[in-house]
Amino acid sequence: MKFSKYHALGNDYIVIDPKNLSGELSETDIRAICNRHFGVGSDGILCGPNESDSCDFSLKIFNPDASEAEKSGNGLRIFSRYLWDQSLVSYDEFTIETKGGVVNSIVGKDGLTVSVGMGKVRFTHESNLESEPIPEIIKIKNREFTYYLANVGNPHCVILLDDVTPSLAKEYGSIIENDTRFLNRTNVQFVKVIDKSSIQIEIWERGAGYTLASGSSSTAAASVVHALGLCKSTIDVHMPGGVIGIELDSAFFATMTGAVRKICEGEISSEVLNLL
Ligand SMILES: N[C@@H](CCC[C@H](N)C(=O)O)C(=O)O
Repeated sequence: MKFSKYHALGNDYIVIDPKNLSGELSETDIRAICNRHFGVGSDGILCGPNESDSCDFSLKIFNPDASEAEKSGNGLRIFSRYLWDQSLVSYDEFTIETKGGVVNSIVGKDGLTVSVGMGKVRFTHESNLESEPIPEIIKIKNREFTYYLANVGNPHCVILLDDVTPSLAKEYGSIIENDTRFLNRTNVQFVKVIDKSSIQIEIWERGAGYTLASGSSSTAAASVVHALGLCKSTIDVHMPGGVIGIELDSAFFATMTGAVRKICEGEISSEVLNLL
């Protein structure tokens, strides 16, 4: 099975073109391919391009636990770069259909930078409701966190703190992800406001765990801090893997811009698919 691997600030994805598959990817295949010891290793699989009635392309996004994600900001930027590498797009804007809505994408700077219009950010987990960000409390072990819901197509739980560390995300992320109040689980961001135009985040991704960067997480976190009046509408989001720029319009339509790099391409051995 042919694959290409890319990363966006250390958030790595394997792209598999369905034309190279004899059928659907099974859950076992997805887990095995993403496994960092027994497979190629990645934060997820992008299965596309698929045909779309409404857009130029459509894309399926899988987490390493084999769940399907509605959207992935970095995944969409990587997939856009893949389309550009395959000469399926040029420097003109194009559209991609996902389970979490339509995105507009534009590749720049020789494929090294990609911008994606992520759509409208909402402050609930129901993607069709309008709401201001509402503070809620969650108690875990010895700690109480105030969180805000956001939906970028996929669900997010944004927690503002004075200080954020990888160990905080690793200690509390999974418990919050799987709390029963989040019906479809949740991605989690621990956010520190640095100044009016920059924030720092640590991320726990639904179905993937601790990651070095996340585009939809950056979008959710930037939207919450802007809606609360803590930051302006143009925000640099600092993550362990690097910086993503988020721009929000007055209706909370978000545009995300950042780097994408190709790692390699190759063939996944059938032995990998039979291992796990
Ligand atoms: N890394 C992604 C988010 C991928 C999907 C997420 N794990 C989910 O299940 O919603 C990004 O860059 O947005």
